[in-house]
Amino acid sequence: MAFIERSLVERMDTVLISGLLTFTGFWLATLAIYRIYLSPLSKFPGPKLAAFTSILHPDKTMKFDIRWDSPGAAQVTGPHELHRIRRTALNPFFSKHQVLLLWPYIREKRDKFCRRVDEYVETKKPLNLSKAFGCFSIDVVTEYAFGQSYNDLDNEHFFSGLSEVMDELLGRVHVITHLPWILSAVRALPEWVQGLLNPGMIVVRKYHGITSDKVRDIKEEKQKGEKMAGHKTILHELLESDLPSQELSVKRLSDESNILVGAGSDTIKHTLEVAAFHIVDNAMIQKTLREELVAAMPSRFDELTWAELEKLPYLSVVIQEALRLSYGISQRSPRISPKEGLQYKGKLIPAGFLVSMDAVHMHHNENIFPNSNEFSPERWLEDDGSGSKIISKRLQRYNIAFSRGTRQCVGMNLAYAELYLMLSTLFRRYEMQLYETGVDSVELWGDFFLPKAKPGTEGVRVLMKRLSE
Ligand code: HEM
Repeated sequence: MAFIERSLVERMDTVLISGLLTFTGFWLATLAIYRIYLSPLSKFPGPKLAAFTSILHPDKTMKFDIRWDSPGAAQVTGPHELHRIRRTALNPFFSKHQVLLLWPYIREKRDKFCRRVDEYVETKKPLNLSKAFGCFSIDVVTEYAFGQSYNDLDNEHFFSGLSEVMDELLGRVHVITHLPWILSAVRALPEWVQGLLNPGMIVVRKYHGITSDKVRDIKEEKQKGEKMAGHKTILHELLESDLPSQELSVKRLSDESNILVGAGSDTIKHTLEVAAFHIVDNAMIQKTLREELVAAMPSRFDELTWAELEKLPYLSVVIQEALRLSYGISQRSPRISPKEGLQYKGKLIPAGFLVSMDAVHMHHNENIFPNSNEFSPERWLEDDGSGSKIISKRLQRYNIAFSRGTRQCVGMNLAYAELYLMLSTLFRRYEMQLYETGVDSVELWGDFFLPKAKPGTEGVRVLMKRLSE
């Protein structure tokens, strides 16, 4: 009897599984036929596999991508009106004027960075510049957001827990982009289960806990009318804005702060490491930059204002070139085709479809940036007609490291301030030699939302010397 029951159950299992497989196969085949041959997008040129799915993207050379709308995409772009309200509240805190008010705090982090670097000058040990840049960027953005820095620059060997865990989590970003419900499902699980599935989640929760505490403190301080300690932060600015009350909950403000810290750290680190590697690797570029810096700051500890730094043409084009080869975000940035649709090469992209492109393909377009893999600051320089060199306005249109339009990077001014200050200081004060570092330490190997270098590379390592006066 037991034998008959078992064989019945086994047969039912087989029927169920084969039914499910047949249904899935039929559904996939119908979807493929519709998407490849019948849909409004089927007339657009490109690989058939890409027309069927954006998950298995077969052709990395595609410059333009029209995708099937998916909840994930909607989550990435966020509802437009809500984004506008949030962005309007954030904008004032990232104006040039506001960044200038906080310039002394950015300098303070730069000074700490130099004190730590001096330790490596003394010991003559190799310094991992990439990690040091990572700590600098996290300390600046946390100071900016919370008025209290994480002080990662104090960590021995420039270890940054947040940077490490973000790196690890980005390894799963493809799955979350295409199947975003997985993130919500994992978040709904008890914390200990999340920890078992991915220990990184525990570290992230720890950091999110610190953020929530900070938000609570600032909210309380404001409610009690207490005098603010330190400088005004983004959180103060948001609490004073006319955002609706649901936008000012501890949860919402903590989420906003976490986004800012995530967005304003690795991007800066990567741009700085790309710049540093190529400058040190190319004697001519280093010499030209150094000559400009020494002329502007004759003594090693001379300081220029941000406005003065921005007027240095060679430093400015070094930064443009570093932004070009660090890309900002390497993943395609999605935008939704508007109500009236979009015209592309005489064809209509219907309303509601996702249209996306990425900085990597734009920045390696050989018609715009010939020998695009080469780090060549000179490509950005053009004659202003009176014999002086200025940055090419034409080329700047194609630098989309900060993206464009209403979703353009909100932290662009802060980013420029950090890049100008750090690179001018580093190359005015120090002489560097690469230590067991090749271009693969900074070159794009894979797209993990942010550009990632080849696994196993350790970042830009250098031996440091102080420059004499
Ligand atoms: C070199 C440094 C940086 C680069 C290259 C960069 C690049 C970008 C890019 C490409 C976007 C995406 C825009 C899109 O969706 O198309 C973005 C968004 C954003 N960035 Fe940056 N970023 C940098 C630094 C910063 C800093 C320092 C902050 C501030 C703390 C910041 C905050 C943000 C925020 C909040 C967004 C979302 C904006 C929105 O959706 O309205 N970024 N950034």
